[in-house]
Amino acid sequence: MQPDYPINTLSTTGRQLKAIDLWETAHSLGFPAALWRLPNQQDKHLIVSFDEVLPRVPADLDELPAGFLVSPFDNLSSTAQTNMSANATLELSTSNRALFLRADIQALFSETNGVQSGRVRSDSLTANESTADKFWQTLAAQQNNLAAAQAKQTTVTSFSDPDAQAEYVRNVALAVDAMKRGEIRKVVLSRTKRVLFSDTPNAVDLFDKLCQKYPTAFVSAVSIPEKGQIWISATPERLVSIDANGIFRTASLAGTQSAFEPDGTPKRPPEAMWSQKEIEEQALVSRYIIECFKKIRLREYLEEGPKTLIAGNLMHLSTCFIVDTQAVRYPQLGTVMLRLLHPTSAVCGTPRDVAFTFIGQHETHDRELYSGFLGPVNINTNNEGPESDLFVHIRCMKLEGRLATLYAGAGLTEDSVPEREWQETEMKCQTLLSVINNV
Ligand SMILES: C=C(O[C@H]1C=CC=C(C(=O)O)[C@@H]1O)C(=O)O
Repeated sequence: MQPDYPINTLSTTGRQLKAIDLWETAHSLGFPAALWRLPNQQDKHLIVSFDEVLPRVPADLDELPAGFLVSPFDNLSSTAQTNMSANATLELSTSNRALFLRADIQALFSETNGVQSGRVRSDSLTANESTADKFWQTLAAQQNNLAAAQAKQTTVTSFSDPDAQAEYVRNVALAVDAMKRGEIRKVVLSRTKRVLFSDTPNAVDLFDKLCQKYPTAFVSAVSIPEKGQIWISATPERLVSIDANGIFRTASLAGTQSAFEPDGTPKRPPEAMWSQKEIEEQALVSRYIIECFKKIRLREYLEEGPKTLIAGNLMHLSTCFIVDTQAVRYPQLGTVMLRLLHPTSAVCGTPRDVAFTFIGQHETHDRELYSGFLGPVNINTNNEGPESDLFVHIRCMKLEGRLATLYAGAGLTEDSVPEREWQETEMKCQTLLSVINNV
């Protein structure tokens, strides 16, 4: 890895280099890029990969170099052997379905007291140097035009889909029947909503607006040119994190209500009232996580919660699970838990495989990257050691030119009321729609 350069030394126009410059240059060359901001942080990160077709890899945090991982929902690992002690390796079948954006160019944008700064590096060890040269030359040639791309104004129109609500409600009723018959405990059914922009929207602008509006979310924009897609999200749900000190974190998130009273005043989280159905729905996610710990005989975890958590326009119940991987001598815990956890009961259901089949039989859309997982892997921001932060890919949309497809699901139990579950998915769509409608 070359040394870091301050971003202003790379500007050819006197204007400071911005995330949009790197993003648009990557786009024009057909290179994938990922832009993200971690929860409760200011720094924005961007990487560009020089792989026009992304490698499909197993989600192995111990093997992958620095980069950004994006997994589809349909990426199940089956357990070949589960009764292992905490310091033995668990054998899971590996599936090569996650897309990996290697950090050929890596940039960090910070802001302190309104002053923008940052640094950029390109990885000459892994990247083809002539490709890197081409990238910087293209950037220099384009920089003057990029300010114009940033200032684009767009309006949006919703597609009317008159059958969507009836179809969703019917499927929820079928799920409730299956749960009453005892075939499933919980299943998460999702739906889509499509909107059309008057002009191709600026993904970096949308990303910046989401960062501003949702400071506690993991906000990201991922451009995948081979699919002609950009995925944008502001997710509240952490799947697996390993920090520089080897601290592992995961969380169970479920149960949904508006964060506002009907008159528009914000609710106070400690005073939120949760129904029996929502408490059970979230407890099932926690139990699922604990079952995963049991499979590897890990008992030394800290459990905090459930607590009410604000996620933009919504509130959820959340429980955090923390493990010191050095103290328990389990350095591969992140990789092992990632494979065991996905897809959690927050996006699939219980029992997992029965719920997965039910989803495949009843949802008419392909979830693709919605309800998969995504995030930075082995990124060493301040030379403190590599960190990985993977989140469940919810509150997201897929952008294909001017068309945006939003995805939202609701966790169902036998006490679900179909119309209410539909309303819940409408509220979840609002997380992104409220920003889209104001670009
Ligand atoms: C599946 C989604 O949310 C999950 C996370 C939190 C609360 C949920 C719920 O209350 O149903 C879902 O399990 C989604 O936003 O599409």
